[in-house]
Amino acid sequence: MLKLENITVLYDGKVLAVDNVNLEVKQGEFVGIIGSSGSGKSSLLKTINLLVRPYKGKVLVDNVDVTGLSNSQLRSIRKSIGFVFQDYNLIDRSTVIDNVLVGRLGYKSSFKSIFGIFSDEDYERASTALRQVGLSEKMFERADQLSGGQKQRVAIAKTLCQRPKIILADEPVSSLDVSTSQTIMDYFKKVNEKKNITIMINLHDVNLAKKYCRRIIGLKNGKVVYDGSAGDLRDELLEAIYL
Ligand SMILES: Nc1ncnc2c1ncn2[C@@H]1O[C@H](COP(=O)(O)OP(=O)(O)OP(=O)(O)O)[C@@H](O)[C@H]1O
Repeated sequence: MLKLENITVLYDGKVLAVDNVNLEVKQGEFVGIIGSSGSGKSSLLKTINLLVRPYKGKVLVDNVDVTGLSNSQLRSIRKSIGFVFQDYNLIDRSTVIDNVLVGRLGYKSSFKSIFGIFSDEDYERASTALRQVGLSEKMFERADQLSGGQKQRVAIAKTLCQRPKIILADEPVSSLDVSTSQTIMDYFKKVNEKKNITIMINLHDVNLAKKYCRRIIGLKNGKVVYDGSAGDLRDELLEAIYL
């Protein structure tokens, strides 16, 4: 469902963040991306939905090269790709339900999205998504009144509302304590297993990656230096990624 061909990311014409990466990810995979700070994890993830444009290479989503699409065509592809950020990316002063409804905007005409006009079906989907992350009772609270873990669950609900085929998550637990991180990872696991949504997740914490991700990709200086199962990731291979 997802193929990266020779992806290279170059910032300001000189910083080589991703160096000729080739990857294939099948529907329903749970992939963890690990590597030292600056190894290119974030840049790689962001090229998949073109938050960062690759300098070279192709991103194929269901065999369509998204790098060649116009903005309106891209809008339709982006509906199928959810993105979860480290800092939650919520509208603090809005309610939880209004934040989750943002996930429906990709399905609205520009007129309806500007005026925030949502149908009963949109509200139904938003409340279902909140139920899936165990936050129904917080629906009408303001987002800035939630804990970090709850905010990240709202962000996941927002993404689920989009009905994505794939969720990309960029360090989604690095601001959270150990037990809240596990809760969030459990939600990603549930979404992956119950809905067959592909998950690609950048993680600082190798132990979390090994516990949750069936496949691990190790990046070093923008190159893939490991691509295999969590079980095969022995200490000497980890050293090669991090040292
Ligand atoms: N917008 C940018 N402009 C210029 N250089 C950038 C930009 N974003 C990232 N870089 C550089 O690209 C390289 C890869 O950064 P990236 O953020 O992708 O790595 P990372 O593995 O996600 O790091 P971290 O774990 O610290 O978030 C680094 O050298 C970084 O300084």
